[in-house]
Amino acid sequence: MKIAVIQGPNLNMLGVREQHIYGPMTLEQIHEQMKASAQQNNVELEFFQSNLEGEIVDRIQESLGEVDGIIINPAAYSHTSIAIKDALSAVNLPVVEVHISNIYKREEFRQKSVTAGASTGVISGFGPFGYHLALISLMQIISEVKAVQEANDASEQ
Ligand SMILES: COc1ccc(C[C@@H]2C(=O)[C@@H](O)[C@H](O)C[C@]2(O)C(=O)O)cc1
Repeated sequence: MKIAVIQGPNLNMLGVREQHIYGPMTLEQIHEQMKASAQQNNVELEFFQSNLEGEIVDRIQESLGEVDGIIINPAAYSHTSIAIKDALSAVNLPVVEVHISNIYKREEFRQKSVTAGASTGVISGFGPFGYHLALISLMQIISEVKAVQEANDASEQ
């Protein structure tokens, strides 16, 4: 099983800026924790972070046929990017959207995620642990998808 982990703008500043809101963990530390969990479950992770909307769209498109699912924190683009939403819909993969903060407790402009409409599920407000929750939930979803595909293949033989 292979999962793409896609991180949006400013997440490269985690643990450096606004620690009072998002905590002291850096993105690299979060990814290291995810790697350890993934390794225990024979899952391969591919990490990507960009501050540019088009690069995120490109990475999502490249995921087609390359990974089994996507964990994405579109960051500020969650609230604005039809392009990222459309790219997620186009690849039609299992997607878990993560937000470190609880976007529903924050400013009104953060309480609507347009990209959530193309995601299987959303995890918000659990801090960096949300990425662990995303990993275990996406592993489960992908396993279920594969089981259905195998059953369908068997019934067609
Ligand atoms: C260190 O800079 C930041 C800035 C914002 C966040 C939070 C994420 C965003 O980029 C926000 O625009 C969005 O509203 C919430 C966010 O996606 C999150 O809670 O993970 C994380 C690290």
